[in-house]
Amino acid sequence: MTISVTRTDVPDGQAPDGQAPDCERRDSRVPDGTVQYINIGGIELEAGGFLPDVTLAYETWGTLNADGSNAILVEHALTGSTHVTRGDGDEEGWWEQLAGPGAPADTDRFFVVSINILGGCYGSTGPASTAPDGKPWGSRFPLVTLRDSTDAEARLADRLGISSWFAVVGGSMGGARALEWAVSYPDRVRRCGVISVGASSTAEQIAFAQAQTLAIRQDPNFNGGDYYGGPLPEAGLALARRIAHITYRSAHELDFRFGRNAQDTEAPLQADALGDRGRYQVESYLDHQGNKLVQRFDANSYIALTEALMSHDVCRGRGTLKEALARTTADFFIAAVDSDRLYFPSQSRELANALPGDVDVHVIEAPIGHDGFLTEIGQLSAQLREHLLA
Ligand SMILES: CC(=O)SCCNC(=O)CCNC(=O)[C@H](O)C(C)(C)COP(=O)(O)OP(=O)(O)OC[C@H]1O[C@@H](n2cnc3c(N)ncnc32)[C@H](O)[C@@H]1OP(=O)(O)O
Ligand SMILES: N[C@@H](CCO)C(=O)O
Repeated sequence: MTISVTRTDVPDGQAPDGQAPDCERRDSRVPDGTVQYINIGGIELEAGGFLPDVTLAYETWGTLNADGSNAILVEHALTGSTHVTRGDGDEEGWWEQLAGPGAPADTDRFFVVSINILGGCYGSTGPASTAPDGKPWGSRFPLVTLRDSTDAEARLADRLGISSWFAVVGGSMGGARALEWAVSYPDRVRRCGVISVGASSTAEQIAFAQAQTLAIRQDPNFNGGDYYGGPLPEAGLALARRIAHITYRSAHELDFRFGRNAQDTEAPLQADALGDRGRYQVESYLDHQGNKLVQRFDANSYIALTEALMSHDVCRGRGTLKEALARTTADFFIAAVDSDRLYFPSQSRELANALPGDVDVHVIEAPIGHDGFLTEIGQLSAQLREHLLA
């Protein structure tokens, strides 16, 4: 799926394809896995400022029951979209085996919802969206925190008729959003799945994130964030993705997969007359990852969401971790990838230990690192089926 960076240019409160944006309940005629849009009004932001006429994009699968009690919210990670799984015959989603008939999030039983995060570029209001003056928000897009996102999502839930989620679940930034939901809205989350993320972003996670945002900001095409209609800061975004992707994979995997091998016939140790040299395989791999993201993601959104993730701290304004988590009433499922070097399993254990009750950390065994929460979906599905969605 290729996403244009101008895709979020949704006229305020209107769906780009003419669908009614403010339906009160899911229209049963809308096929599963179709992007829908809802205008939730303006939002006062945690860090100050006001975002008017916010649109949230979402997809649903299954049917909401009469009392609205069978809904599961699946929260996507940093560059994810609403497309968790395929709908009626369309393309694969990013957690394909998680939801569907007979899947852990069984759509014969549950109503599954996925919402594009505030600030994103998969249909929700973000930096590429049109501001009230008719121009893209660009550099004027305010800092949105994960709490702002969950507040916005709570309004969407109201509009869909969901007063309390059967479960909220996500990995990485999706897990941070799920946790924030359980802490901000304890009476609206009955079960909570927090995968591959801790209770707050650590100094190291913030440091990796800063390097990524600076890579974009220092691209000559960035223009302070007002690049729409001109050349895009693709080199900066691709560099940001390279930095991020290294943190998403383990040293062991990179070494095992690529070693010191040359890419195809390219010879890294030989320069030609122009001084160019060939690439190591791992360089080519990172070039590919960077260039691929550029085809589907907006650089300003990347900064907005990275900074939202930097803001992740369930303790902010709520005392100690134990005090903050004492507000929750949900049953928790916590999981971590054993080889994750970005969100260490120890951070998941710290979270589990601070939660009320006796909470285990489920281990996802994967040699590749953080991205294991996306690639080891079979393993994760079995754990979710048994421990969160039974
Ligand atoms: C389209 C959407 O809607 S995306 C939105 C939802 N997506 C998400 O939420 C998650 C984003 N996705 C990801 O982070 C990743 O795709 C993951 C983690 C799921 C992929 O993990 P893996 O399956 O392990 O893929 P891996 O890291 O091995 O990358 C494979 C790619 O590298 C390429 N590659 C491998 N070796 C090399 C090399 N030496 N040189 C160049 N490219 C290489 C492969 O050809 C493949 O390319 P493709 O993805 O274009 O087919
Ligand atoms: N690779 C994933 C994981 C980030 O945590 C993404 O791009 O969203």
